[in-house]
Amino acid sequence: MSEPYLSVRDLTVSFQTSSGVFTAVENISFDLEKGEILALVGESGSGKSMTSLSILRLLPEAARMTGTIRIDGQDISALPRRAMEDVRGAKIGMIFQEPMTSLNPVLTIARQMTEGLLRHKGMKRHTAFETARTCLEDVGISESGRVLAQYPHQLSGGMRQRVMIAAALALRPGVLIADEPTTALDVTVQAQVLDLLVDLKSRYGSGILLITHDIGVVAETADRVAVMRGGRILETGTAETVLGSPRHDYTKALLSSHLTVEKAMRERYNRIKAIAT
Ligand SMILES: Nc1ncnc2c1ncn2[C@@H]1O[C@H](COP(=O)(O)OP(=O)(O)OP(=O)(O)O)[C@@H](O)[C@H]1O
Repeated sequence: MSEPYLSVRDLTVSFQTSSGVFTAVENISFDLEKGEILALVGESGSGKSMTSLSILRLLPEAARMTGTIRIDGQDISALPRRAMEDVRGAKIGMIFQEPMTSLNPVLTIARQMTEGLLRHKGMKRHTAFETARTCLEDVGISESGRVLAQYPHQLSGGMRQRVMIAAALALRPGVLIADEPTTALDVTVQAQVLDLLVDLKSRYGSGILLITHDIGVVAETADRVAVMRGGRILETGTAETVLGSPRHDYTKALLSSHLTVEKAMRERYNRIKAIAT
């Protein structure tokens, strides 16, 4: 059997604090295949972001990481900084809660979207520009020409989020890490962005690691779920199994605190059924 696109084995992240060693992530393992959404769900402080930062090799200086992370057959756990810069962007894309943290305020959208294409894909400027335009259209931005000429602050929050997704996907990464991608958006835009992620997963074939505290978001999007608490993975399985018959009390509590999960699941399976028939 071929190896999964992303494989995380025995990942542990710890910090030396004044009161001793604090373990933020404890011995977790999971796989992500291309074309699937794996949701890491858990409350604040459960270790979700430290897990994604480990995969990106962007942990804070003070953190100590052990374990193995393999992407596309390559062990990246100890890659030198320069080599890792090539893996980031080309093989792992990332989108964050607040697009302004990853969009450069003084560059036009065209400049920031073409930069990665010029650097990682070796495209000519004109081809990179046309690719950026197509990607913007793929994320539902019809006035791509106008948006390419604009600066991030000239766009609405929802538009910025779409631009960030387009910029990440333009490089066709095997894995897209989406850390609370919709938390800062209002409910309507949130639903649109989630639908977009599900659609893009199929169209671009990237695997998506979705980091969220919101079990409703999981129900809307995930193929598989890993529930995190206190740095550990409590349970993992298909979305249907984990959300439909949770084994752990903590998962049950997460579910019961979210009244719309059942509705979201129902709507989602109705949509899948509608597509299948
Ligand atoms: N530099 C640091 N030094 C010590 N502890 C840290 C440091 N950075 C993070 N932590 C701790 O690591 C733990 C896991 O944090 P992490 O950000 O991964 O949680 P999270 O599940 O992503 O939560 P949130 O949704 O709030 O971001 C937390 O208890 C946090 O306080």
